[in-house]
Amino acid sequence: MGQLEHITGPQDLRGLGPAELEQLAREVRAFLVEHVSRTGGHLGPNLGAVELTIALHRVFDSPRDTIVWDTGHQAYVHKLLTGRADGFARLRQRGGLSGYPSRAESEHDVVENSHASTSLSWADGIAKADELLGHDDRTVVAVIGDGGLTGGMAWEALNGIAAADRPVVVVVNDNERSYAPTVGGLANHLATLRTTRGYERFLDWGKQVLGRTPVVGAPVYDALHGMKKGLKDVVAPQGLFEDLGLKYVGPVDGHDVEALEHALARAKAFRGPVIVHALTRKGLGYEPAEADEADRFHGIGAIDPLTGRSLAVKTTSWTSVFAEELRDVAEERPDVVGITAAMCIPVGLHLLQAAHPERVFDVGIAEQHAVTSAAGMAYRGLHPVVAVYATFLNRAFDQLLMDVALHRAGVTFVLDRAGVTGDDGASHNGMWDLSLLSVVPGARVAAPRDAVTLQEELREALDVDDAPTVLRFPKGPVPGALPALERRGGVDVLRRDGDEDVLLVAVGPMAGLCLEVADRLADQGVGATVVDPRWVLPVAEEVVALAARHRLVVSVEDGGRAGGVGSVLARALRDAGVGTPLRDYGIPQRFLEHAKRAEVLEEVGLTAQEVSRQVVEAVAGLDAEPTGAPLHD
Ligand SMILES: Cc1ncc(C[n+]2csc(CCOP(=O)(O)OP(=O)(O)O)c2C)c(N)n1
Ligand SMILES: CC(=O)[C@@H](O)[C@H](O)COP(=O)(O)O
Ligand SMILES: [Mg+2]
Repeated sequence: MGQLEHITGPQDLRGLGPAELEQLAREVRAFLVEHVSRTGGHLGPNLGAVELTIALHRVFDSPRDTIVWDTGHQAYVHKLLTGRADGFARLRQRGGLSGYPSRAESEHDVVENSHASTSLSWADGIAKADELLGHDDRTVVAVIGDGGLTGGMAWEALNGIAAADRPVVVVVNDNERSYAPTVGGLANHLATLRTTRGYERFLDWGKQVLGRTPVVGAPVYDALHGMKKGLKDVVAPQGLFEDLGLKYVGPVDGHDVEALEHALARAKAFRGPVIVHALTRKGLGYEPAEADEADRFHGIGAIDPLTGRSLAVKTTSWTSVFAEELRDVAEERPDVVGITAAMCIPVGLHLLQAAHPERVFDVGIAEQHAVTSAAGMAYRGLHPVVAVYATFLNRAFDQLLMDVALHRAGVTFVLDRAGVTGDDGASHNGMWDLSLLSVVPGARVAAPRDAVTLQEELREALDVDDAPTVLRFPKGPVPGALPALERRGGVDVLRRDGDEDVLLVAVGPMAGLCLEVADRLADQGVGATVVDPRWVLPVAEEVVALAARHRLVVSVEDGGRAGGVGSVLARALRDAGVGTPLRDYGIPQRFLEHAKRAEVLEEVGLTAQEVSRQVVEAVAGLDAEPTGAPLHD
């Protein structure tokens, strides 16, 4: 008889015996493979969190006890056990289940953003509030991966949690990987804790000889557990965590529900700060994921569930163009090095790493450190390329401003997933980088429109050694070549209709959209000039000069309107005394619900049809009011 179909919430887990729990775990794995192979998503991380999530929801009483998921990508099992199995048919799709926790979906969900290493701070804050509000019967649990634990915020929080006496349980889901194997001293320390063989052998003996037969019961087992603790102290070095003041429980087999429940129950009973170190395997139970050397099916698109083979149509991605060009440039530029925050392959540093492993540095999920260490490298004469997803640069803004820009350091940032990403929800859209970068003195930002301009602009960026340079491009396939008619003052003119009605200023990949808008305008008898500034910040003088010769300026960017290129262009026109009205199109200042990129772009009006409709209206307005009252604030 099926178990999963009867789980409507954590309460339904509590009456299950060992055999039923094993059956439930099997069904959950089968469910994950069946659904995520169709929708895409984080299959590997969730296959590794099956037993851990079952045990968590049996020991703790969510939502009275609070379970916070770090990064949130491994919360599918949590969603299944909290009554959302039906939603998985539309996982990560518009109107369907989010790929991350969502308060709108469930009272069991707390943290919705997908930015790593925040869960301990959430837990610390919740525990402080519980203490002040007299909720002394609750426990706060943070589930953080070994990768998430390499993030600086996690240690800021641990510093406080360890010194207080509040019931915070930190569960380290240690599968030894972020995407790739987790790096650094912390990973080595976790490995030390993991591989204290004597301790583990003792554990195995304890489990086999004593088992959990009723005869033995808790007291004897607890006495032996005390022995284990003693043994661990002998065979395992005093842990980093205990040195901080946290009780350490583990390492525990993260796929043994009973062992997990025992460890979690001890942690819960402790009523203080405690770490439970669970050993798990990413992708467990699905052979194609377990065999995936790259990242254990960390995040996949649709696949053939039988073989694990991707069903995606092979295309050339922006990332692959960058990866190849950087590798090629590096042959000519021995000063060029790459820095990644635990995402070497996803951000395209893997080809450089393969050619020159000593010139690519993985700092773990530590973007702030990545940026400031890059300033250090530039200080010594290297030219670092910090490759991150655009949304993750947010957390390293101060380092970019105060360590790179203030010191006029020649560091190049390559922001992948810039603009609307879609599936991963609000926190993954690369929609804030242009606004943030527009206030950084000296920063120069390029937005390539195709492969050729990416290659050119990357090389131009690497030639700047006294200021931060930035390239930004979206997720997905690179468009076909969009050649220029001419280049004036660094600005590429892509189309010129003669009569200069409308100047369309395209930011990066919006060039294709702007050319389509120009076609639609021409059908309405409106002439357009389409330009790609290439280096979009600061605004080029040529763009201001062109604006002065047109009746209307329209800027289109796949980035936030607030403070984006359009805003900066409007200010530049005002400062230059150019009265041409401007309409700026971009992403509105709100969080975007998860959906496909094209669906989100349509929803926010970033389509050729909508932009051209509005521009035709605006030009008609100009004809009606020759004074050309400003169309846009
Ligand atoms: C600040 C930040 N940087 C990068 C990422 C991209 N990212 C998502 S999951 C992940 C790896 C997380 O590793 P871990 O915490 O060990 O979880 P696991 O996937 O192994 O379960 C990374 C780097 C992110 N979500 N947040
Ligand atoms: C949580 C996580 O892994 C994110 O970094 C995201 O899933 C990346 O997705 P893509 O690499 O498919 O853009
Ligand atoms: Mg991990």
